[in-house]
Formats: sequence, structure tokens, C-alpha cells
Amino acid sequence: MKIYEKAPAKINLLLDVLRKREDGFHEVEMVMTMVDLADRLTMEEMPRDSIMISSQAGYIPLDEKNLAFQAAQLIKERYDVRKGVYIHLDKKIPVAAGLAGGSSDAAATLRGLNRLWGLGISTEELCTLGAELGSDVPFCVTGGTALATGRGEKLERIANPPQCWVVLAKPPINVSTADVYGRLRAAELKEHPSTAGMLDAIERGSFADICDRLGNVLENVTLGMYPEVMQVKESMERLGADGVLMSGSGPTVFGLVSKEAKVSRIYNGLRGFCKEVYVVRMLT
Ligand SMILES: C[C@@](CO)(OP(=O)(O)O)[C@H](O)COP(=O)(O)OP(=O)(O)OC[C@H]1O[C@@H](n2ccc(N)nc2=O)[C@H](O)[C@@H]1O
Ligand SMILES: Nc1ncnc2c1ncn2[C@@H]1O[C@H](COP(=O)(O)OP(=O)(O)O)[C@@H](O)[C@H]1O
Repeated sequence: MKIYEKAPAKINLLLDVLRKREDGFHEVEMVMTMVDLADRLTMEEMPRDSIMISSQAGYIPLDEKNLAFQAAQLIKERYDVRKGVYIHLDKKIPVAAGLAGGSSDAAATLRGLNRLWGLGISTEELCTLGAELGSDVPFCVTGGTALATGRGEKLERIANPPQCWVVLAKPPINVSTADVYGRLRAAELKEHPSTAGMLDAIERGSFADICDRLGNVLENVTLGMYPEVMQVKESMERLGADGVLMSGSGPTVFGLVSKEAKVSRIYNGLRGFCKEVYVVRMLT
């Protein structure tokens, strides 16, 4: 049997850090949603009891460092599955971009193997397993739009924002999430975005207020390390995106755009100096 799973990218409409915890992680408040830029996974049973990964992308690990491999290994161990699987990753999400490509592949693997092997694991249990693989994995298991707290693994489902275009621009640098969090001085943060304000804007379905309330405390850290991210942000604003923010630890910058007529102008303007630009829809 062969099964397919889509692994969409996420964006953070809001990312606030409350404090650094004793375990080294940061206590966060994030408002996250999915966009329709997705990796495609194919999972097929193998006669041998082992895990094999392949991908058309030459720049990701295909061994136990791959998050899809780790997800398969975890589910096999925890549910005592003595079967093998071959997973092909058709990568479309840029890597180390702040779009949770690896986390979404891990989540899709958990969902897919649950189906392939008929394990009957609940979504809640899949999220608990996912949290062992990374802070963003539980959200990627459920998708939709959510308020994520704790280190990102505690989820509260909220309404989807109004439909809009999302322009994603990734400058040609790879950012390490651990590095960005490592440079953040959480106790010295003077300004915090308003989580309550963002939740209220989404609840009311006000696109303009969502754009006004976008905020990410990791943005200044990444901008300090890579000034080219600022250039992308400023260009996106100048070209007329309604709301602009860096996603996660970056370096991808997203622009929310309500009117289709504006989208091609923004895309063409950015393509002048940034190779990786995508126009997608919010997944609602
Ligand atoms: C920043 C965010 C925002 O959505 O996304 P990305 O930029 O990676 O897409 C996430 O919090 C990333 O989640 P994820 O990529 O799963 O991170 P993890 O593997 O759990 O952690 C990587 C490293 O980031 C730091 N980390 C992560 C999450 C958190 N709440 N506090 C942290 O300090 C830790 O140093 C950890 O070792
Ligand atoms: N399936 C995967 N897809 C992408 N990257 C992966 C995968 N498995 C492991 N990685 C590694 O995870 C790191 C972070 O990748 P990714 O999840 O794309 O970034 P981000 O968390 O910034 O969105 C990269 O260094 C990459 O080599």
C-alpha cells in the first residue's frame, strides 16, 4: 500500500517570548497558521524492517537526522511496529527558513504512518509524540490556526483569519533557530506584541487589524545578524503589502495582501533581487 500526505508550511502571525526557562527553552505565545506551500510525502511499506528516506532535494539529510526519519523511528518504537517504510519527500518548502518545513514533514509522517499501519492513534497522542521531535511539530500535526504556548506545544484552536494572499520571500541565507533564540535577551525585551490584540482581530475577522497587530520578538535578533532580511522587509512594505513580518526565527519574510491586483507587482518587485519568492494562499 502507498499513501500520500501533504505537509504545509506555517507562518507566525505573532511570536512573543515571555521568559527563558530553566530547561533552556523559551516560554512563548505564538499565533500560527498554515499556508498552501507544501511538501508532499509518499509512504510505502517495505518488506524489510527498516526506514528509508529519499528526496529530490539535495540539501537535506536523508539519515536519522531527517525529522521524517525520526518521526518514523519514534512511532515504530512506541507502538512496537515491526515493519519497514520507504518515505519519499518531495520538498517544496525552503529549508531552515522559519516555515517549519522539517517539523511539518515529521507531523505528516506521524499522521501518515498512523494510517498506513492502522494504529488508531488519536490526534492528541500524535501531538504528544510530535512534541518529542520539536516544539513546532504538534501544531503541524493539527494544522489550522492556533494559539501556541509553553515552548510551542500547548495548542488552543482558534478561528482562521480571513482569506488573503501571502507573499513569501526567503533571502539566500539559512538561519538556525537555536542560534536566534540563543542570542535573544528575553529579560531585556522592552516591547511585546499584543497576543490578546491579535486574537481579538482574528475573532472579529478584521484583516486590517490583523495586519496592524503582526509582531515577532525574534525579528530584531535575526535582522541584527542578517541586514538583508531588513531589505526584503522594507521592499515588501514599499511595494504595498498590507502587513509584513518575518516568520519564526526567519529569514523568510511574509506579506499579507488582500487584493489580487497588488500581488503581481509585489512578486515582480521582489524577484528583482530575491530568488526565492512564492505567492500562496492562507490555508483556511
Ligand atoms: C521559532 C519557531 C517559531 O514557530 O519556528 P522556526 O523559526 O524554527 O520555524 C519555533 O519556536 C521553533 O520550533 P522548532 O523548530 O520545532 O524548534 P525545536 O527543534 O524545538 O528547538 C530548536 C532550538 O530552539 C530553541 N527554542 C525552541 C523553541 C522554544 N520555545 N524555545 C527555544 O529556546 C532551543 O534552543 C532549541 O534547542
Ligand atoms: N525533512 C526535513 N526537511 C527540511 N529540513 C530538515 C528535515 N529534516 C531535518 N532537517 C534539518 O532541520 C533544520 C531546520 O529545517 P526546517 O524545518 O526547514 O527549518 P525551520 O525550523 O527554520 O522552518 C535544517 O538544518 C535541516 O537540515
